[in-house]
Amino acid sequence: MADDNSSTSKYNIATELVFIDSEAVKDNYNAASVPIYQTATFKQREADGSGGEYDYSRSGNPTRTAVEAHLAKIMKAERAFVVSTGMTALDVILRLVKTGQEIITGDDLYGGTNRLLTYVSQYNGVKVHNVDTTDVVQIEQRLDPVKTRLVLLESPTNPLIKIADVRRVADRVHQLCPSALVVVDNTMMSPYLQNTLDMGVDIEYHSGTKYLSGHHDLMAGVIGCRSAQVAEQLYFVINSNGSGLGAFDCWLLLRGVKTLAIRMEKQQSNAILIADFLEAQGFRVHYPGLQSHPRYELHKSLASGPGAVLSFETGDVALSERIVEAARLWSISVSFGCVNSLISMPCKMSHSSIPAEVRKQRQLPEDLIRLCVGIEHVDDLIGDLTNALQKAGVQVKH
Ligand SMILES: Cc1ncc(COP(=O)(O)O)c(C=O)c1O
Ligand SMILES: N[C@@H](CCSC[C@H](N)C(=O)O)C(=O)O
Repeated sequence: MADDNSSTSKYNIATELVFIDSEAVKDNYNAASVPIYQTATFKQREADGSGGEYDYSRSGNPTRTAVEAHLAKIMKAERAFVVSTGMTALDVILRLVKTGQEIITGDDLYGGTNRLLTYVSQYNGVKVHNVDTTDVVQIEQRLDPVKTRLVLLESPTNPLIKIADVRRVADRVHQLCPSALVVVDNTMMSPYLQNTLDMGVDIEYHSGTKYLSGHHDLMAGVIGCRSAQVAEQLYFVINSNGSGLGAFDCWLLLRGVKTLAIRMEKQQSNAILIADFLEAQGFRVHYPGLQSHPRYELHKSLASGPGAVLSFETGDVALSERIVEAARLWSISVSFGCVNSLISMPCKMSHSSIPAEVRKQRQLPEDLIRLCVGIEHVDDLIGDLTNALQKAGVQVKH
């Protein structure tokens, strides 16, 4: 794809997150907080269809325009869109794939992503190849200059926190398969820690339900793209299927995005200490902030930090269950990116829609515990984990 991404950022990202460009929404009263345009339709002056910028909220809404313009700036995208959920974002992107075309993706993926890809392969005649995306050669082997339409990566992956060489994958795919689009689900890093459009990726998307909003009080999906042409195609789908985010959720998302930097910094600094604590207990910990992570250096070259999601193996499913259920501060919940800390067992929760035999074949450990670290005081988080481990029967090393 042509490199037509034009960066408009002038400040550090922490500043850009808070600074809302008032040019994006022409508000008559100069409101300091972008107004919520809670309206389905817009009155027109003329009957000939030549009217204003907005006619109907499915097609466009000023509150949505404001958050989309802000996110395009943050993601360094030619254009950004906000839709009803992260899965909707993927669904909109998948409309670019026609019957007979192919998708290459990972063998460690969020369960809902795997479910939607399975659906398109079963009902839409699209072939989906699941490979180890940490190995560029495996991707190259599946590339077909005629058939491959999308190469879809998570990095880090959910839940095994595997790292793909995003830059190299984008380079090789564009060299070998110029009509294919490289798509990255960047939910786990957020645009604060990782910018994949800058690495040559064509489309970056997020579950805005997670870090971008940060409080688990809304669901949203965010799509950013580098090319105006791809953006037009995506807009066509969003307008056609009515998946654009409602005004109130747009407002909540814009409100949440402003604090992304301080939330992520705190969540990440807590996560680093918690990963160290768990590793010191002898668990196998998956976290790119640990030097033991096989892609520690690569991740450092791609992102400005390791983030705040980690997973660890105990070696025993029943022990993992006891640990999870004994935690008090860590609530047993799916999702991540919220200011509160969460604990879960992916195989029984977020990834349970992946059939057991597929989980086994892809070596997803059934005993895996995933931690999504929040902004609480780290001593309390480690204290609560210590209690949970002890209650579950683990000898905690001090
Ligand atoms: C990595 C990742 N991508 C996408 C999604 C889908 O987002 P949503 O729940 O907002 O549809 C999730 C979780 O749900 C996720 O963990
Ligand atoms: N029941 C839901 C599970 C959502 S998991 C949410 C999140 N992505 C996570 O990884 O925790 C479903 O079936 O999708």
